[in-house]
Amino acid sequence: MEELQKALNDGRSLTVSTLPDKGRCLFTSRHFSPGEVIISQEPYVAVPNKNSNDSSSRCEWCFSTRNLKKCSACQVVWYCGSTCQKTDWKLHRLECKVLSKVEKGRIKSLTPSIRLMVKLYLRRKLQVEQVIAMTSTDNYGLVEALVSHMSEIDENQLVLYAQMANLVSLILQWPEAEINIKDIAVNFSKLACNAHTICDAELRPLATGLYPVISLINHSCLPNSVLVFEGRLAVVRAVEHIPKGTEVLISYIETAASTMTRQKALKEQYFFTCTCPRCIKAGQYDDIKESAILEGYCCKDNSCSGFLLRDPEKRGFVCQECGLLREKEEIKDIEWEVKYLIEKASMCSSGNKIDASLTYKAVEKQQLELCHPFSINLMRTRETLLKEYIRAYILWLVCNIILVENLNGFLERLMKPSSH
Ligand SMILES: C[S@@+](CC[C@H](N)C(=O)[O-])C[C@H]1O[C@@H](n2cnc3c(N)ncnc32)[C@H](O)[C@@H]1O
Repeated sequence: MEELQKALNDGRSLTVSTLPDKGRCLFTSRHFSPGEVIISQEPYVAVPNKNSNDSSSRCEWCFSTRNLKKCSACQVVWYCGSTCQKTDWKLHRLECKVLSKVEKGRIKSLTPSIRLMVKLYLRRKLQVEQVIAMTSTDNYGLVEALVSHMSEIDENQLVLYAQMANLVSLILQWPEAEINIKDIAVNFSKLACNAHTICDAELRPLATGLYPVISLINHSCLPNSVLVFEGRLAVVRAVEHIPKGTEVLISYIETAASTMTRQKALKEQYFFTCTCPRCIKAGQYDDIKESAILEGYCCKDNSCSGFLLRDPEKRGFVCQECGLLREKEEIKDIEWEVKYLIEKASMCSSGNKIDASLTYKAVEKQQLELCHPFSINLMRTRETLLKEYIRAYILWLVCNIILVENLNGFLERLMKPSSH
């Protein structure tokens, strides 16, 4: 830790400290201007995501979906070209050997979490054997120091981690002296509260990575910094003027949510109760109003922009501006309709794009009747709709270009003087 302290202080003007209620944290040792990079780090390990909405494979190194070729030996990992393959070779050479031995029927169990854990142990091995260089900001000791919250995890989750740890051990086939199930299970628990989702510029999730130095940064719902990704590189930038001697804080969660929603998410995944300046206002008028706008309903009167609070007589919700009541049955009916339409739209998304757009438009219509005009759910629907429209427009544009090119070719042939 001393070496890390020195590296952060010399190179990055940061200090590692420990706070009684938060554990380890990063403090600035100079002023940072808005937009300035505070710290950046390459992942200790990273693995591309695979989820139901995004079934396409990704390059193991840069996470691109283009020009992919499967590793012919392991048949698991993809690369977009020889540059990425070569850069990843030291680690993949070892990974390839273990993945090649996985039975065909078991390949499906190689989820990103399992693969990330396998890579974590393989990279540790390569650093111990000095095949990959070890530095003060890139070593397994930093992974060992991460918080795990093992004592707070419920039994079902522990059983799941134990099963996953067994699978990792089975894949690696290392002697017990080198690896034990309990340590792997603890590492799964560490990944849950320390790993980061690597996103592209449009915040689409691409991969999961472990950045042990970035993981020193604590959370605030009113952060002074933001974590973004430039490819694999995690970059923390100041979002405001940060004076010397201030704790660097990022948000772990979506901040556009009510205090209750934020607190629930933080407790479930990170096991703490946030006491940031936004959270300590819980229960005060401003906080109640903000929550009712972000996640609540709109007034029955279209011309009124008031926010609604629960009626003390439990008949429904009352507008705080004009006093109109919206009965709970009416709200429930629209909520059911919205839920049904969202499920239908997400099913259409992978198939008929026009149906998906039309269904999202119907969701927006219902939400406009139900939600406050600044509601998060309404904004999300509009964002999805916008993406669908842009996709449809690009498709239309490409079709027209092809049409015009064909037409030009046809006209050229028509105008050419005949050789006879
Ligand atoms: C990614 S780690 C951050 C570094 C951590 N403090 C450490 O000692 O390694 C996330 C964990 O830090 C703690 N933490 C982060 N932000 C916090 C906050 N605002 N208040 C209390 N604990 C916090 C929680 O235990 C959380 O699970």
